[in-house]
Amino acid sequence: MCSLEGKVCLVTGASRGIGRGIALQLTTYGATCYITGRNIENLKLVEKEVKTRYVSGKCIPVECDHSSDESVKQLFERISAEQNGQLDLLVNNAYSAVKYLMDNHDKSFWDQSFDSWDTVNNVGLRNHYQCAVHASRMMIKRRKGLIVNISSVGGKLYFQIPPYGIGKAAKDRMAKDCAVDLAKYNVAFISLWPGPVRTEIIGESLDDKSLTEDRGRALNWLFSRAESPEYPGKCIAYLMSDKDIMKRTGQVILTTDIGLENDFKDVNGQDPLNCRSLKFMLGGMGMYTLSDYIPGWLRIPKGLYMMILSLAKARSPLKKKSDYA
Ligand SMILES: NC(=O)c1ccc[n+]([C@@H]2O[C@H](COP(=O)([O-])OP(=O)(O)OC[C@H]3O[C@@H](n4cnc5c(N)ncnc54)[C@H](O)[C@@H]3O)[C@@H](O)[C@H]2O)c1
Repeated sequence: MCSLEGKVCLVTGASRGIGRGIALQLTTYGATCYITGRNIENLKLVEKEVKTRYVSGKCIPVECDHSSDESVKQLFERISAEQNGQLDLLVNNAYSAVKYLMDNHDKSFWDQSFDSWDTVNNVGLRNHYQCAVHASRMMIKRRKGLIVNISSVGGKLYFQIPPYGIGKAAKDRMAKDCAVDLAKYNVAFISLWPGPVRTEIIGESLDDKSLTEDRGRALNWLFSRAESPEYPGKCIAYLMSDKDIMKRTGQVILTTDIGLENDFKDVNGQDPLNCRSLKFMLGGMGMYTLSDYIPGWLRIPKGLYMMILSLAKARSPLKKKSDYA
């Protein structure tokens, strides 16, 4: 069991989804957690939820639009002033494109507005770099800290639309390269890949009656053994408590691998399906029946998994075969 008592954390984009789940877990482990979003009322609901759980940590809601450089600068100035320069964890999570991706997944990139790049990668990538710069300036002074980018398998594999994968690959590479500069200051930078996570928006999409049969089946399969939004938060709490975290800096880490290493379950008592499992990979390729017969514990070693992803043909589990040449 880890404890985050006395730790100061910042989770961006925490009014719903994975960011909210991470904040709920970090405070459960005792952290003081700054949470951001554009709507202070929604953030206050998260703060209220934390209070009703009677945990030792607390949330501090801060209205911040992560597409505004000035708003982001003020956020870090406030944390620095209130916490005497202490920031132990930054989670780069704010993301403004989930709905856009759901609505435009079936269009080729040239048929979408050029703005799609900014919709996906302004808050979802540029802002991550900007927050990393601000956080690093605080962390290197104290010679400790952890920065986590919330990324996904989309960093290696075609998923949704090209700007999505480009953004995720860049977030993975950001962790790898920034980790080099940060290493001598004992500050770690990691790219975390949750598996499918059943957030509020995903829940609504699964209920969408206009989904084609193929896409509905693919989505329902993907999210049938999904993580809860709090599971990535548990993983980050364990990463924070890892005394050897600098050995992992710069790496891509799968949430379910941290669960396996530390032998913990999701908040609903279940084990989410590991993306390295044969079961997951077959299902992801649309081989649902075969996947049903394979036990979930049969997993491919991580190195081989990454190699397979790099070599895999550009096929998204959410697109139809006829979408390709
Ligand atoms: N949901 C999944 O299955 C899944 C799986 C793997 C990785 N991810 C990644 O996790 C991250 C979060 O995804 P999610 O599913 O929780 O998304 P979400 O849309 O549910 O939540 C995104 C959060 O960012 C906030 N936000 C958006 N624009 C903002 C802005 N301009 N300023 C401040 N806050 C802003 C939203 O208010 C919300 O709190 C994304 O990078 C996503 O790709 C998601």
